[in-house]
Amino acid sequence: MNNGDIAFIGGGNMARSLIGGLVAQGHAASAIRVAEPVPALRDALRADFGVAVFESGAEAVAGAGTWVLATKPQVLREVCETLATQARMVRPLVVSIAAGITTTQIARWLGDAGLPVVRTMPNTPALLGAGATGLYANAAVDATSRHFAETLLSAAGTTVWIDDEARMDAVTAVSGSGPAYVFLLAEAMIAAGMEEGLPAEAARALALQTVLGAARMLTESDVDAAELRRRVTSRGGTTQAAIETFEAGGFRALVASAIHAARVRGAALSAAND
Ligand SMILES: NC(=O)C1=CN([C@@H]2O[C@H](COP(=O)(O)OP(=O)(O)OC[C@H]3O[C@@H](n4cnc5c(N)ncnc54)[C@H](O)[C@@H]3O)[C@@H](O)[C@H]2O)C=CC1
Ligand SMILES: O=C(O)[C@@H]1CCC=N1
Repeated sequence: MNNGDIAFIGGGNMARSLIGGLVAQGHAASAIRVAEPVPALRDALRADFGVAVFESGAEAVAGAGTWVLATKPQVLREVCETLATQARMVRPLVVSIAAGITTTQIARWLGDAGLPVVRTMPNTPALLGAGATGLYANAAVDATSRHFAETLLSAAGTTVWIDDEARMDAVTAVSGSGPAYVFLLAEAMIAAGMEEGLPAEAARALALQTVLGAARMLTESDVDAAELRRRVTSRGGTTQAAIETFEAGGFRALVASAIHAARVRGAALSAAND
């Protein structure tokens, strides 16, 4: 990798997932610098991954050619404004993982509208190298930096470039938040299995392996989701009874409404924190 050290601003859940992916891929831990105000999180990052940890962003970015903004959107403006003097001197490649916040906002808050900013939206399976990340590069990002950002996020799993930044909120709604939808389904299947009389451990083991097996079938075969569903659904059988219940309850419309709400919330985060 080029661009020298990588500084993460914020060492919370998502940064941990990305750092875990980078280190697992063989990226030098000594070249990863993390700013995190919570001492216990700093200690855990140092102990688990061997990365350099700092209390403040100003210390972490010193000497780093790539800055990964990994705080909550609500504090990002303040974080950027604190680093603006260093940003104007260093002109780093800025990579943001914050939901909603635009590349224009980030460059403006860092005091240089011409800064190269790659807005990304990863997800937590990054911790296992099984993440999905959407990326958008502003016009100041050159081919080398674009490639570097892609390499950085590839350590977390698959990457998809998005040409129109307005669509990044839809990426957030589908894949950024998406693992939570699958976890919710798993929770509901386990609870329902127990209500139908299964012991808790059996309900859990059966539901979790079903999610894993179905995900592998979706990704490892050329058959699409609808056809895979049809192949489980015997005419007049048990699956048909369940699917008809889902459809009658408005399952598809509910999923569409939930994803729409997440997309709208992403855009609102941008406006509310400007
Ligand atoms: N959790 C997820 O599944 C995903 C989160 N994201 C985005 O990642 C970002 C972080 O989210 P999480 O990791 O879930 O939150 P988190 O709360 O676990 O991590 C944020 C970290 O930033 C630290 N922090 C606060 N102020 C700081 C400052 N001034 N300097 C340095 N660090 C500071 C906090 O102590 C905290 O540990 C958000 O912008 C979110 O939109 C993106 C994709 C998925
Ligand atoms: O819930 C959130 O706002 C963040 C962004 C995507 C996943 N978690």
